[in-house]
Amino acid sequence: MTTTMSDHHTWRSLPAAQQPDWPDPTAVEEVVAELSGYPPLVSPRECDRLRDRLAAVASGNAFLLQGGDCAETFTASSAEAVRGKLRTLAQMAVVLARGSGLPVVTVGRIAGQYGKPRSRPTETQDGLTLPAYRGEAVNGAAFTPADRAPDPRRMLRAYHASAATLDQLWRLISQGYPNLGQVHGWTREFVARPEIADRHRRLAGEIESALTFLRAYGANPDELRSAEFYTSHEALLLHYEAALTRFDPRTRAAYATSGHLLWIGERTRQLDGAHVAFAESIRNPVAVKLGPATTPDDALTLVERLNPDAEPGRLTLITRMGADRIRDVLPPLVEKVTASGVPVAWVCDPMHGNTFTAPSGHKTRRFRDVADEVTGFFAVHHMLGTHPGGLHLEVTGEDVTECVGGCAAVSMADLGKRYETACDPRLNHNQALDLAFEVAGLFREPSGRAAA
Ligand SMILES: O=C[C@H](O)[C@H](O)COP(=O)(O)O
Ligand SMILES: C=C(OP(=O)(O)O)C(=O)O
Ligand SMILES: [Mn+2]
Repeated sequence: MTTTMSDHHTWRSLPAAQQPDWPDPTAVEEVVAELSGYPPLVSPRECDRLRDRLAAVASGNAFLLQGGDCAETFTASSAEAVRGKLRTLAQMAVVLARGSGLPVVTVGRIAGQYGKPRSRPTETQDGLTLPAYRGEAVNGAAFTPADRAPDPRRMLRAYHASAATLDQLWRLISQGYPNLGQVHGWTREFVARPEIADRHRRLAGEIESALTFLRAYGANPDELRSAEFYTSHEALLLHYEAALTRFDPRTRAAYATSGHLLWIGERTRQLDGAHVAFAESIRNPVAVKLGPATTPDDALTLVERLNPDAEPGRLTLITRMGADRIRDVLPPLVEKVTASGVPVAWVCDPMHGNTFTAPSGHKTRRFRDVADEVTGFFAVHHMLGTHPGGLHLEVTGEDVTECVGGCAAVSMADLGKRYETACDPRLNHNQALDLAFEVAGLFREPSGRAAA
C-alpha cells in the first residue's frame, strides 16, 4: 500500500469525534507548526519491523502483550516508573512465552498515551460543571476551571514527555534491563507467596528447569534478554498525530512517528469519521477496538478499509466485549472476518467491557471478570480454529489498589488506599502476574477453569 503526503490531510474534511474544545484555533495551529518541525519519536523502520512481528501474531506464530497506563501523566516518565513498567511486562512475557511456546511481542501503552476519549464531555461536582479530563495532552485532572481548560500547548509537553520516556526505555533496554535471570528471580519470589495457586507454581517450576538446562548447556540467563520493545497509544488527537506524520522516502509512504502502533478507540471508529481516514493514510501497523455493539458488517468494513491489501501484520482487532458478552458477540465477528480471507491479529482487551463504579465511587474492575473475558476469548478462538493472538491491558508496575480481587486480594474497602490512576483502573503488579499465569494455563486448557 502506498500512501502519499496529501492522503493524510483527508481527515480534516471529516467529522472527528472526541476532539477537545480548543478555545483558540490559532494557538492550535501554532502548536501544530512547532510540532511539525520536531524530530520523529520513532522511525519508520521500527514500525515496519513491528508490522512483521504482528504478521507472526496474525498467523498464529507469536503472541502480543500490549499494556500500560490507561492515561500516562507527565510525571510518569521518571526512571523508576518506566523501570517498573518494563519489569512487569517482561515478567508477564516470560510466563506467557512458557505457557504458549510462542515468542511474545511486547508493546507498551507508553510514551504517548496522553489523550482520552470520554463518555461525557463535562463533569459536575457540587453544582459546578467543568470540561471532563481528556488526558494530559489536553487538560489537567484537578477539578478546577484552570486545570480543566483545554490548552493546546500541552501537546508540546506530551511530545517532550514521550521523548523523555523513550529515552528512559532505550537506556534501560540498552543496559540489558531486565535480563532473563533477573526476571525469573522476581517470578520465584512471586510464586513463593502462600496465596499463589499450585498450578502457577508448577509453571514457574517449568521455567526454572528451562533455565537450569540453559545453564548446563553453557548459556547464562543473566545475559539473555529481549532486545525488542515497541510503543503504542490511541490515535485520538488528530492535530497532534498529523503534525508528527512524516513522509518516508525509503518506502514512499507516510508514517505516524509518535509511536510504533496506533489504535483507534471504540468511541472514534465511525466509518465516515476522521480517525479511520487518518489511520488509512499511515503505513504503521494499526489496531481498532471493537465493543459489544460492533456488527459483523462493521468489522468487515473496517478490515477492508484498514487492510485493503490483505497485508499480514497491518491490522490488529482488539475486542473489548465484557465477560458476560464475549462468548455470544465474538463468534460472528471472527467468522465474518475469517471468511474474507484478510489476515488480522485478534487481541483481547478484558478491561474496558468490565468497568463499574464501586460503592466508594471509584471506577474499578474485578480480576475475576478480567480473567473470565480472556477465558471466553480463548474458548471462542479454540472453537473456531483461529488464533487468540494477544492481550491488551491497563496495567502498572506499582502496588496500586484500583482493580479488586486476584492474588493481591484487593477488596472494595481497599480501593481508596492507593488509587492513583488518572483515568481507568489498572491491574497492579501482582494482579498482572496472576493474570499472566492464568492466561499461560489457557494455552493448555483453552476452555479454561473457573478463575479465582
Ligand atoms: O480509557 C478509556 C476511556 O477514556 C474511559 O474508559 C472512559 O471513561 P468514562 O466513561 O469515565 O468517560
Ligand atoms: C479508551 C480506551 O478504550 P476503548 O476505546 O476500548 O473504550 C482505552 O483503551 O483506554
Ligand atoms: Mn482506559
